[in-house]
Amino acid sequence: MKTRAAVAWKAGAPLTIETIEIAGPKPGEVLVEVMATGICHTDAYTLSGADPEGIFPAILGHEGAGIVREIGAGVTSLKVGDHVIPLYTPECRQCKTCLSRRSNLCTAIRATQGKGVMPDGTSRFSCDQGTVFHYMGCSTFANFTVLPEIALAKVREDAPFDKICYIGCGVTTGIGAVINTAKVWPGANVAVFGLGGIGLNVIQGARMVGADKIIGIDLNPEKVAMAKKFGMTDFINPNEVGVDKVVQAIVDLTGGGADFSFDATGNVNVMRQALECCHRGWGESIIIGVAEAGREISTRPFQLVTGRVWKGTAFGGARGRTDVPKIVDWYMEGKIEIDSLITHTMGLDDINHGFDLMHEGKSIRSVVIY
Ligand SMILES: NC(=O)c1ccc[n+]([C@@H]2O[C@H](COP(=O)([O-])OP(=O)(O)OC[C@H]3O[C@@H](n4cnc5c(N)ncnc54)[C@H](O)[C@@H]3O)[C@@H](O)[C@H]2O)c1
Ligand SMILES: [Zn+2]
Ligand SMILES: [Zn+2]
Repeated sequence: MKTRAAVAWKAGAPLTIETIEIAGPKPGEVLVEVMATGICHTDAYTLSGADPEGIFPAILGHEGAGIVREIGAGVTSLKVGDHVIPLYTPECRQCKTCLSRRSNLCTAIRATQGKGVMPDGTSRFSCDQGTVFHYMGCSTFANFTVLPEIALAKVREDAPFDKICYIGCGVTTGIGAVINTAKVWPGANVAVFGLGGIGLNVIQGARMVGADKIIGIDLNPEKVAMAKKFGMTDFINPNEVGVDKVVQAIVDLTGGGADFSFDATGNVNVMRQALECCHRGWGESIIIGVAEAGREISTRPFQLVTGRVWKGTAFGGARGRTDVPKIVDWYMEGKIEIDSLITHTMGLDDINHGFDLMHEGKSIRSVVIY
């Protein structure tokens, strides 16, 4: 069959809207009609050419929500009509990592996903010019896409696609970093570096678990109002206090250092501040931001010798098929907020505008509605 899609032909070029061929699902696969998709920084990163693992031509997009339209042979956990959120971190429940229960980094389809193809080594997308590759195993910038069964979370049917698509990446990444990776405790003091789409979700996660002080750090004072609404109690602008005084400011505010800190900027110098503002003896710093290729983090080993802990998190440590439906429930029960984070919506034809808004810092999230 055919589908409309925004195709990334090469690095650095805008997406173009095309009608391309999509093959039906093979065994273990599912055809999904994508109803809505968010535009995330990771899409922009790959499109820019800075991602060493970027493959072109490809259909980007990894933050979607949709409906199952066809299932391949052997698919048992989903049926036609089910509402689903695609998972760039699948959950097979059988690989060493899934069985360990120690990490969400399922390895079942990692090798082929990284090459832009389905587990059998081929792509379901093609056009006159040849093969078009999948992206992060999701390719939600196509109206129809194919995913392995293990890369789909089944969610309740009364949840609106144009909001819950954001749970496919940003919401789960931020809230999951707090709950799954850091395990922030009630009464903890938390520092959040970067008040964008990820940082705001870290803040609402910290509020949800009952954190005491939630200190936001950002260069852009326009982020303050929204961050306060989500639970930020204190704000530090490095341009005002001085970049080299940020750590001390956090230590002063918290009476010794943050119990937990999060980097949601992707800047390796900020990551260092985030570690060093942690409380001696136990403070944990969680890296969420994705640094540019080739960048390295550094600190004095003494920082770790004296008990600070450096960690990272992918997809908020969430096991997608298990955790994503719960986060959708939290949204529907009003425990977390999504609506005000979706600052712009558009049709597929205007998807490049969504990228522009992100680069200009004007949007928190843009969502394409099919
Ligand atoms: N680990 C994961 O699973 C995962 C998933 C999605 C996104 N990410 C990454 O998370 C990061 C944040 O994403 P986002 O969508 O929130 O981005 P964003 O651009 O919306 O927000 C970044 C914020 O950081 C602020 N900032 C930039 N440099 C700063 C500095 N030096 N000091 C203080 N603040 C600074 C900006 O003003 C902005 O408000 C990105 O690197 C993204 O690639 C990681
Ligand atoms: Zn993302
Ligand atoms: Zn697995």
